[in-house]
This record gives sequence, C-alpha cells and structure tokens, in this order.
Amino acid sequence: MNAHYSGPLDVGGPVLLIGAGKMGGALLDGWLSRGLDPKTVFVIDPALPDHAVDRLIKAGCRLAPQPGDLSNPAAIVIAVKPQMAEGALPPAAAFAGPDTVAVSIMAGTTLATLSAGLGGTVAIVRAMPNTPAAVGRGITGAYASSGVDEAKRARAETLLKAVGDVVWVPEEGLIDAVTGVSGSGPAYVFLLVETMAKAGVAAGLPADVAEKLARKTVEGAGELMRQSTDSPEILRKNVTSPNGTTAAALEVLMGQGGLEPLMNRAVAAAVKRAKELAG
Ligand SMILES: NC(=O)C1=CN([C@@H]2O[C@H](COP(=O)(O)OP(=O)(O)OC[C@H]3O[C@@H](n4cnc5c(N)ncnc54)[C@H](OP(=O)(O)O)[C@@H]3O)[C@@H](O)[C@H]2O)C=CC1
Ligand SMILES: O=C(O)[C@@H]1CCC=N1
Repeated sequence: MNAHYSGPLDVGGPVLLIGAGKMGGALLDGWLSRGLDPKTVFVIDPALPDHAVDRLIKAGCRLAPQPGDLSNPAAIVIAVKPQMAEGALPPAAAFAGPDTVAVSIMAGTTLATLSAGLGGTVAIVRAMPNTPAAVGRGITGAYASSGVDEAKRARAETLLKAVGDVVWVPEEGLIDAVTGVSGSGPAYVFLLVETMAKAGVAAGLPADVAEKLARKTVEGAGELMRQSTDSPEILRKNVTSPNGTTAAALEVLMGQGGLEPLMNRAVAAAVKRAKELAG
C-alpha cells in the first residue's frame, strides 16, 4: 500500500462520488479502507449492481442523495465516462458550494468544460489515476486550477493518495500526457504479458506455462524495480550478459522499428484521443 499516507482519512466534510464504476469504485474502496467515515460518503451511480448497492449501504454510505441531504461538500469526485459528463455535471453543480473541491478523473474533459458545467465558481482539480489504484498501488497525475487554494489542493491529494501516489503537473495540457503514459499504461503492461506468453507458445511452451512465466516475470520485475534504488536502465543492464541471450532480444526490441518508436506512437495516439474527447 501507499507508504506516504498515514492516519484515518479525513477531509473535514462530506465527499460525493459521482460514478462508482471501475475507477470511482477503486477510489471509494481506498477511502473506506483508509478509514474515511462512510456516513460522510455519498454516491450517485444509477447503474450500480444490486450487490454493490447492498455493500455500500451495509458499509454505511449514502446513495442517491437528494437536495437537502447534502450541500457544500468538502469534495465531489466525478468518475463517469467523459461521454457521460453532461449527465454528471448538473448534480455536481447542484451540490457544490464555496468550500467544495471538485475532482474530475474524466479523460480529456477540460477545465473549461468542467467549469462551465459546474457553474463557473467551483474549485476544480483534474486528475488521472490508473487501475492499480484498486490494490492501493496507483499513480495519479493531477492539475489544480487557479481557483484551488492550498487547503483544497491538500484535500484532493488526500483523497487521491488513498489509492497510491500523486504527482502534480504544472499545466492542464499535461494531463493528456499523463493519461497516455500512466492512465492507459497498465493496459500496455498487460499487453506485454499477453504477447510474451504468445511468443513463449510460439517458442514451444505449453500455453499455461508460457502465461505463468510471462506473468511472474512482469510481477517480479515490477517488484524488483519497486524495491531497488537502481534506474530501469541499470536493472535492464543487470539482466544483459555481453553477447548473451538478452542482448540478442534487445537488439530486436531496441533496433529500428523497435519498442521506443512503437511506444512513442502508442502514447501519442492516447494523447491525441484524450484531446479528441475534449470535444
Ligand atoms: N478505467 C481506467 O483505467 C481509468 C479511467 N479513468 C476515467 O475514469 C472515468 C470512469 O471510467 P471507468 O471507471 O473505467 O468507467 P465505468 O463505466 O466503469 O464507471 C462509470 C460509472 O458511472 C456511471 N454513470 C454514468 N453516468 C452517470 C451519471 N450521470 N451519474 C452517476 N453515475 C453515472 C456508469 O453507469 P453506466 O455504465 O450505466 O454508464 C458507471 O457505473 C472515465 O472518465 C475515465 O476516463 C481514469 C483513469 C483510468
Ligand atoms: O481508456 C480510457 O479512456 C481511460 C482513461 C485512462 C484509462 N482508461
């Protein structure tokens, strides 16, 4: 779990989550497991399956708040798909107040859109977490708009740090780059495991063995990197014997048309798509 967080989570007032799917749900689980008082947590998500509704009610969270149940919460976290923003911003605007920080994790959705939808006066943070948040090992890139004071920024950070680490970026546009690297990044790593396993099968291994080898290699390499003070480059060089097998493979991966130009293209495509989602 995230080493930077200590103590029961408290942001000094109620938190409203709009959209409790994969990412919103991971954030919510992180808050509750970090000790955020469930009675201060309000959730709007009409699509939640019954078992999730039962679980949240049992935990003490309050669902589908009506006007009068909540006003001027400490934070509103908007975690619906960017295409669903139009449905999520009006309730956010209705509940928000002068003490609220709104945290949007929607890819692409700009501050201009958020601010217009929230009525123009709400302090807004744009954040881009990733799915390892579900196990407390996420990384979130965040940008605070000029209306966000230190207290609101700290509050947003507290909520985001409940599921991993947080880095702040100095310009809004960089959130798209964060999206391309770490927001979407877990998918690249899972694809790497899939393709390594397929290559293992092509090299003659049974599929289950190839998958286990690929999966455990990525898990182990990730843990080694986490525990080591060495750079990824040094860790790579530690695997690579002169004239050995790794060198032969890296000649392909680092050669012309290898991984670097491919990754550049992939991240650029994600960044482009984030900008398209901005509308
Ligand atoms: N998944 C990821 O890896 C990451 C996602 N994000 C961002 O997080 C956001 C959510 O993504 P993800 O969690 O994957 O999506 P999900 O579809 O899993 O979750 C979104 C949830 O919000 C619900 N919803 C839709 N409209 C509303 C509304 N008006 N009010 C309340 N709830 C609503 C959806 O219901 P329904 O299914 O009926 O639409 C769904 O249950 C996106 O904007 C995405 O860009 C950011 C970082 C990583
Ligand atoms: O694919 C997406 O659009 C979202 C944003 C980052 C990860 N998933």
